[in-house]
Amino acid sequence: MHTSDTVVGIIGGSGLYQMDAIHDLEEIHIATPFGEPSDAFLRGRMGDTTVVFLPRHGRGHRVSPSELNFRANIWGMKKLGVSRILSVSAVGSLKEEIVPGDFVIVDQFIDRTRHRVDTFYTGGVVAHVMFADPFCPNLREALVAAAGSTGVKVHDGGTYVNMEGPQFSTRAESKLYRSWGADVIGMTNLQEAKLAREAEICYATIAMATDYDCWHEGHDAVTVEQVVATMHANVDHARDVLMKAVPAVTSAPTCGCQSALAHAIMTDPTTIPDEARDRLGLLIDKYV
Ligand SMILES: CSC[C@H]1O[C@H](OP(=O)(O)O)[C@H](O)[C@@H]1O
Ligand SMILES: Nc1ncnc2[nH]cnc12
Repeated sequence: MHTSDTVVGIIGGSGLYQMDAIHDLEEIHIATPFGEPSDAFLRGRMGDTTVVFLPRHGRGHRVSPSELNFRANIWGMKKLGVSRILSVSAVGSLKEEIVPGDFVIVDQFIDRTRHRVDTFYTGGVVAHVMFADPFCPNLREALVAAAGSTGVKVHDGGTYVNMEGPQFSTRAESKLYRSWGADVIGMTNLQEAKLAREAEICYATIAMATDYDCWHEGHDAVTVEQVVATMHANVDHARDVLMKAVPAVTSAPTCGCQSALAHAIMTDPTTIPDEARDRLGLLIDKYV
């Protein structure tokens, strides 16, 4: 049996804390230079592909969006050899035609966060990666195809507003985001995507619409109860999409995500402090 060298990471969001389709599981605790990840990483096999699963908020949903240690989560994935990450997230819909239960394979972001650390490159190393297209085109294509074959309504592209939270939006904010043309709203994906790009890991998301946020006059304002109920009703579809997408993302990448740092580091290598080399070596050693 052919075994792929590509290790695929899966980050599960609200309602997706485990995946029974992953076999031969081992639980791996990783200490990172950036502190504690959300939980132990679960490494196993899906068919002939090695996958590493991490529940974004930890098992038991213990870590709030603003408290997520995105750097530790992405660094841990890199340490385990992950080169492509598929993420699953619950989102509110900002458009009539994105009905709760639909999947959106988002392709853009608007940043409305205020309390987040979103770069690895501080303390003596400066890097500016490209982020005009924040999601990996190869992974997006695989997710659109996989989602299409499950019978769920899938929207190819959409702008994800990343709000701070943990409170949901006010009606005025929700209407403002609609006037900007945004499609969905959530609290977690932007920093993950930025850090994955900085770590040269491909990243894409299955955003599952769970509610109409609070702008829709015909629907009650979003509640956790509503998000959880829609997620539970649809989480098996998300698992199906992942099972179909994982083998499809093991071929050689044609995107530029895995060389994103090649021309991004501004710092003269001779000035990089030893401490920064130790902290960032996993990410920058091949360039400096
Ligand atoms: C439970 S509603 C709000 C919560 O759900 C989303 O989480 P995730 O992206 O991890 O699925 C949203 O971003 C909030 O964190
Ligand atoms: N309406 C909403 N706002 C922010 N995050 C969400 N996650 C699911 N629904 C959401």
